[in-house]
Amino acid sequence: MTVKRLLRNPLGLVGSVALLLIVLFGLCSSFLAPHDPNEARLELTNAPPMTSGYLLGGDQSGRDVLSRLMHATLGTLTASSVMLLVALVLGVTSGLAAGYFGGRLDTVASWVSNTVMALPGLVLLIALYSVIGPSTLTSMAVFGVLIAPSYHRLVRTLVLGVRRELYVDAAKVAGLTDARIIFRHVLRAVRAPVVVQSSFVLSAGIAIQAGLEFLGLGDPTAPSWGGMLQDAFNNIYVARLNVLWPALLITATTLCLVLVGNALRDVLQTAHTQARPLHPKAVARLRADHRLSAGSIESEAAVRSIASDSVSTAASGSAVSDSVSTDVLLSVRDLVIGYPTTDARLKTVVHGVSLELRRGEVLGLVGESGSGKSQTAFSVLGILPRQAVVLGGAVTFDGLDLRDGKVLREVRGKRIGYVPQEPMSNLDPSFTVGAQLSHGLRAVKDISRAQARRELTELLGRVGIKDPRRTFDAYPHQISGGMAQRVLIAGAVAAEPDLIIADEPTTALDVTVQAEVLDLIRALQQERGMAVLLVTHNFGVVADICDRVSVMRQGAVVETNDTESLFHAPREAYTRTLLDSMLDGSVVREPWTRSA
Ligand SMILES: Nc1ncnc2c1ncn2[C@@H]1O[C@H](COP(=O)(O)OP(=O)(O)OP(=O)(O)O)[C@@H](O)[C@H]1O
Repeated sequence: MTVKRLLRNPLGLVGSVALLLIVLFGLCSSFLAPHDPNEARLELTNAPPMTSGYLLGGDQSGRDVLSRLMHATLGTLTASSVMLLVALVLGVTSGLAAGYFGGRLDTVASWVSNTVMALPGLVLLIALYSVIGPSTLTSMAVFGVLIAPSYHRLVRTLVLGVRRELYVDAAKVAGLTDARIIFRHVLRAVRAPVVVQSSFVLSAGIAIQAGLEFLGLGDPTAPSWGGMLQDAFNNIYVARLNVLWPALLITATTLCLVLVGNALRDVLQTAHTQARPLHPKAVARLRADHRLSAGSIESEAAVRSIASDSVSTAASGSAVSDSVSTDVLLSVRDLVIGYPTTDARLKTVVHGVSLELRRGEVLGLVGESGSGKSQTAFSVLGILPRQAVVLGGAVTFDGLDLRDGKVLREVRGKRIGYVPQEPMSNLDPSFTVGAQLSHGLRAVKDISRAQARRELTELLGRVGIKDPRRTFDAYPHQISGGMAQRVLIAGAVAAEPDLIIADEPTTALDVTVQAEVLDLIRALQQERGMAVLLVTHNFGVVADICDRVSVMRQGAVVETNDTESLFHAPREAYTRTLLDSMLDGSVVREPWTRSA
């Protein structure tokens, strides 16, 4: 797959094909080279190219240039591969171990790596010549040792990131040995950057090797690019062309490796992030294609046809009434969102979603994982990932068109607040809670620092924080997850917005704190008359605080109903199935028994 995508990249294709030809040129030397590379014939001395039987002529010692070039290519590639192998074995192994196990091992490995890195590589190789003698293979193996710290550092840093991933913890809990976790999970995460780095290291290795040979520090009995370059250089006034061939091969090989390295980086990066943001022209083309294939995306019929998949939708109440009532605060109509795939197509993940949220109302957006709840909420807030393409639809807030970036910036944070899912990762660890809240509030409200502090401390008390002053001056790591969520709720309501969008606000919290946070949202909503769009996959949360519910499935709304009717008499079979599966085993307060 990666190879396929590499070959689809024009630079990757050119680089790979040229590199393959160079490798074949070297590999075929033993049976395709027309002559013995060291056989000298007097009549061939400085013979020009195309001399009969000698395509590239002879050098100053009467040896066949083509045969020497072929053997030199094999020698160079072999020595560089040895260098790469040594660097990979030492650097990657030590980086994996240091990053994964940490502690004393990491300290020692880092110390050794830093010391090796501080050595002047080229000078050391020249000095070592007197000890190891004229062996290019040994010199390059030593160079491999010198370059290993670059792999060590890269891999260690990557492993430090991966080590904290939940799937690594899960593998540990599942009883996998450290060796299996490293080879199965950690190595997978680091291999792409290592492959990319290897192409650059190989390119540098070839240049260094040629440099050493040019200085006369290679094996004089074996043909080499650098050695051939030196010979030809000494003889440049007699046979100028002989400089060209090794120089061409050195340049072409290093250039191809850099091209392949760059292309690989693009390919692997794209694979990692699924797809990069599209060029505006490509977006326009995809929008046009989408319209053609889906008919008018404004039409209910089109929405239904996209979303159908055994679910009867709009007729059952998923669609918004056509008569837009005046107390509608937020209206999402026929929203279609897609993501570019790696083969430049578009995968739609939201298929014509329509919602209406009245002033002071709590609307739950519920559905299984991946049904498009967050994408819908993000499109209202204008925080969809960069790659996302909004293919159609309208989002209006109090009559204002939120597709207009200027309008969106004016209302976001001021009239629309946002409570995110992960409280801790949404607070910057380098600033105090108070600094972050004040910064947000003062960006939308023209008040002094002191006034902001007063208002926010009062608000922190209101959201149930016991010691608001201390919390105001605390750093995020000094407060608990539940407190952090309260802080974010305070931040969202501080500017007294008309609408709060809460994306799974209780998922990251433990059960008792969840109930408190839900009660807080409901209390604040009633106190301030705000509307709330609550994204959740939990019917318990819906039962607790929602007035109405929209159920989503596979990017489409399948049913919108008031909470009580949805629980007692869901219109759609899918809603019933979802209710059964989600209520099974979970404690849900019946909507009619919740505290107001
Ligand atoms: N950056 C992205 N690139 C490609 N596809 C994406 C991206 N972000 C989301 N999607 C896809 O969009 C679909 C809807 O995702 P969304 O996050 O809205 O689901 P959700 O209903 O909120 O699920 P969850 O409850 O698990 O968060 C999913 O299929 C997801 O794979």
